[in-house]
Amino acid sequence: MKIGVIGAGAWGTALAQVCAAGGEEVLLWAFEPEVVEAVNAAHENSLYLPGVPLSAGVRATGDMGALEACDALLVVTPAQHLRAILANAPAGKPLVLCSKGIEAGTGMLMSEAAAQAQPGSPICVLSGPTFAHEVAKGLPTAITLACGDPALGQKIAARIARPGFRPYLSDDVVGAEIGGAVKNVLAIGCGVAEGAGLGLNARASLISRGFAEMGRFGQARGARAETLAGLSGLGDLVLTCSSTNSRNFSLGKGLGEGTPARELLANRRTVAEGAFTAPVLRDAARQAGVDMPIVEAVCALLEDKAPTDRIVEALLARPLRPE
Ligand SMILES: NC(=O)c1ccc[n+]([C@@H]2O[C@H](COP(=O)([O-])OP(=O)(O)OC[C@H]3O[C@@H](n4cnc5c(N)ncnc54)[C@H](O)[C@@H]3O)[C@@H](O)[C@H]2O)c1
Ligand SMILES: O=P(O)(O)OC[C@H](O)CO
Repeated sequence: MKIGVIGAGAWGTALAQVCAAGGEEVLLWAFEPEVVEAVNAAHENSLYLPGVPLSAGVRATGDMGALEACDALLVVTPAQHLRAILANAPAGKPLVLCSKGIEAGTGMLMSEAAAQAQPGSPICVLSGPTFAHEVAKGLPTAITLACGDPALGQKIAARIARPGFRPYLSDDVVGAEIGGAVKNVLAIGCGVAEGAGLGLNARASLISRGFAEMGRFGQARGARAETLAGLSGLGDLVLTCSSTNSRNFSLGKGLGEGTPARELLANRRTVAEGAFTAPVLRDAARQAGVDMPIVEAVCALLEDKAPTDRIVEALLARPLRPE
């Protein structure tokens, strides 16, 4: 199975490296011509994954038509660009969606946006606790591969599995997507707690009460509870909420230290998906009648509605309730 990867940020490049680890050829489509040039000339993506020598089998292209030669496509664009980029991809190929987010304007999950952009393509979702740099170095990683078609899921799992990269199969596509999208917003909240010096008790409370919010939203959208408790939900939530290696956590830390969101988000090259997903998630939750107070608080911080201490006070002053 020849793999193509659409999107040559840190994660797309790391996944291309995984898929080429056995000496196979992998075609990596990049948005920026300088990334195509760097990968092909120097075997390094110096813009998005510097310091990682890439296998000779990873070849970059800026030509979507070249992906026609691939049997399956990993889609690793920023979530808000997925629909537009996929619309230009070759039709009918199995798509493995690796982006984490909810689409602004439609409130759609990536699988729903992809199904509209490429109506004839079978869809899987690959999501879990996976910092790109660690995966690219071959450090042990487990991940959820969700697919409605078990035979296709098994074929793709067999193709991408490595000794240090272990996919677990699921048929809950929606559940795998919701975990990855919601955890980014909650990670911003945990970063705020870090930046504002609120302590580790606060972080643990945000993780577990945030997980309850993820569960309520997931239930409203048809996700299974055990998927949310797995790698793509709780696993990724714990990872992203614990380290400044996370772009979302780091963004929150900056907010907690008092830097306005517009300053933190201006001119950044890498993507902190939670900043885009937060308002879409809040609106979708309100519409579905799902209570998500931590997500609401993160939105208020991103929108600079009030200083951090006032937002934290309001979160803590909510009526007492059963767990
Ligand atoms: N980095 C990780 O560790 C990691 C792990 C798992 C999932 N993800 C997810 O993968 C997706 C891609 O993240 P990443 O970390 O690879 O990206 P990145 O932050 O490393 O790079 C930014 C990406 O955005 C692209 N881009 C910039 N402007 C664009 C435009 N106008 N149109 C289209 N593309 C544009 C760039 O080409 C590049 O691919 C995100 O949804 C992210 O949540 C990332
Ligand atoms: O750096 P972040 O916050 O986008 O997190 C990267 C991955 O999603 C972790 O699984």
